[in-house]
Amino acid sequence: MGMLENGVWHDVWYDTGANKGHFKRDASAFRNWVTADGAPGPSGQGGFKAESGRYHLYVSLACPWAHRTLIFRKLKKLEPHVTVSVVHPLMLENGWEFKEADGATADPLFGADALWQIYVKAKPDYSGRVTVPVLWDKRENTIVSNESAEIIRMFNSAFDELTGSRDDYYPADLHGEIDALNARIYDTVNNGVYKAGFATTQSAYESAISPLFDSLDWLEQRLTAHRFLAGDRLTEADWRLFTTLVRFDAVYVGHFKCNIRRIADYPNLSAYLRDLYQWSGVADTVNMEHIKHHYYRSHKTINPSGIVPVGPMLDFDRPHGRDRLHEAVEVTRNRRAEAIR
Ligand SMILES: N[C@@H](CCC(=O)N[C@@H](CS)C(=O)NCC(=O)O)C(=O)O
Repeated sequence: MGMLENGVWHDVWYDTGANKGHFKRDASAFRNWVTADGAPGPSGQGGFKAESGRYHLYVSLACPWAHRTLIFRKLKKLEPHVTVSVVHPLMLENGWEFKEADGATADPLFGADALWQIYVKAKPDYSGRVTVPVLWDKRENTIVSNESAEIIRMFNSAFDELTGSRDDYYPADLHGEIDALNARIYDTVNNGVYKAGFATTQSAYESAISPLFDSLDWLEQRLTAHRFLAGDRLTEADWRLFTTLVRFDAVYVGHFKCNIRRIADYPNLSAYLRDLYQWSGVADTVNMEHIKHHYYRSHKTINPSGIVPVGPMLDFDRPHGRDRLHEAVEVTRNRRAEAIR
């Protein structure tokens, strides 16, 4: 693991010493938007029009942030339009690397050995972390965005004319609710597991654990009456939570010490996780080998032996029974309608 300083790669771990043992995630640097007509998006420069074959996505199958973008590429029928390559699951002294081994791919665009070389192509004097996902523009030879939250928003709508997919995971009438869900879930769950796992003092670790489990308890409650987080519609907020939940029992419980409860101990959350996992096409985006090998073998400060645990035995294909909540909503609606008549 390392970072670039003025375009030069250095092998350094996170500097938690500067923050009393707390892990602080840096803001992503490339913040342009692909839009339907190439007009500028909410940040960055314009000129990135949605076109078939123009964009390339660099992902790790281990990474929960990159995983979001793969799910949206699948759900929004973007596979024929946006090409993808997969970095090797081990992230060691050269950071993310390209290798035709263990289910990873070579870099099809430049034959690069490591992802930092792609960052330097976009910005020769780049300083900062070299993260996945990266959305690359093959025409302008630059990085459009390395912020997963924004890449999924682009995928949600910018290419709709090309793909014909009108499924909307960020519908206008739910913006407020989705934004509020995302804010809490990002801070305490998606990033919360990292704050716990990368903490280097007891107090920094403990200060991440309580908000994380408070949020999981709150989510468990919320999923009693509704199939999805924002009610009976599946939204972006669900997919953002999913990529953390699917890694939780296999990695975050042990490796990141998030072990007060497992997702398996929450009846609603675990059934909800299976519901999302079984959603058409989604299981294809989940690679447990890459997930487990990446975390347990890349973070030598946390797991020096690099031994990958054999368990837990997970079965995300078991029936989830969550569709009955839809039926329950329908019954209530019909009853109300009858009462009014
Ligand atoms: N805010 C970014 C975070 C991406 C991120 O941190 N990715 C991790 C992998 S899970 C990474 O590439 N880390 C490398 C590093 O920090 O050096 C996003 O959501 O796109």
